[in-house]
Amino acid sequence: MHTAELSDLTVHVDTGRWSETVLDSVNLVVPAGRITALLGESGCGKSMVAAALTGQLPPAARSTGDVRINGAVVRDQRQWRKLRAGTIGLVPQSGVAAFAAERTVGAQLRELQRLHRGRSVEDACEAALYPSEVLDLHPHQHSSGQIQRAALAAALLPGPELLVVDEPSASLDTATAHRVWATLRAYADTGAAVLAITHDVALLTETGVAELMVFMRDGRTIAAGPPAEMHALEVPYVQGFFHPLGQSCRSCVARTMA
Ligand SMILES: Nc1ncnc2c1ncn2[C@@H]1O[C@H](COP(=O)(O)OP(=O)(O)OP(=O)(O)O)[C@@H](O)[C@H]1O
Repeated sequence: MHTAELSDLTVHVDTGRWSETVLDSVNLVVPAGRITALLGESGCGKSMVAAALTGQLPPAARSTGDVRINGAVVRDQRQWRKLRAGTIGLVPQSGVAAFAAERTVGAQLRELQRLHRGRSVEDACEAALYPSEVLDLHPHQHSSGQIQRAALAAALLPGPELLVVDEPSASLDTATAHRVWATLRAYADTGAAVLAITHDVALLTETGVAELMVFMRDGRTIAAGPPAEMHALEVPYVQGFFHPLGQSCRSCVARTMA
């Protein structure tokens, strides 16, 4: 049994002005004690997978197929609310969305600590590399890198069994990005299932931090497996992530710079 699983999940969004199939028969497992990296071109449905795994699909979405958490199919919002209160955590792509706008980040983190009585705010902030000197600021007063790390601290406080992080290092310098991924690694090593959406294949390859990679294209999962297996896969779309500058492009750049 995996901590989280999508089985044949299709999600259709009909906004009234346009309609689109954003996930198309997606099968995905997120095992305990592992980091699963979810990759794919912009707009292919990665954040929609994060929303599906945390019961936060947009109101205009209609879905078929199953989402399982710890083996049980989750069917309604009452179940999702209960799961979001401790079992599952999401660090959204925009960290500011993890907080209420009108209260300081520190007050909201302290409330989470009171509710869950697990990790302390200081410990969660240190793990998330969130600088405690900005705790008394409101969410919108943070830089995007700061609020992203605050959102990670907030997600760590309840100690979720499933942690979904949407581009955890997108706004960070390389050294801080490596440290944030080390935190995710340490968290997975406690037995948690971590699904991390990222574009940073170079970092994944360099650090070997993720055990599994899943590639998406046009709302579908098209390849999944250990990084070495994915690296060797002769699928041009997948190869494009490992070698973002193809041979011909490199010579274009060389010509441009000459
Ligand atoms: N709230 C929403 N309502 C309707 N459609 C949406 C909503 N959010 C996203 N979509 C659509 O779902 C599709 C997948 O979007 P998604 O955000 O999952 O892409 P992504 O792979 O995470 O992209 P990126 O790497 O740019 O963040 C897109 O076509 C997008 O227009």
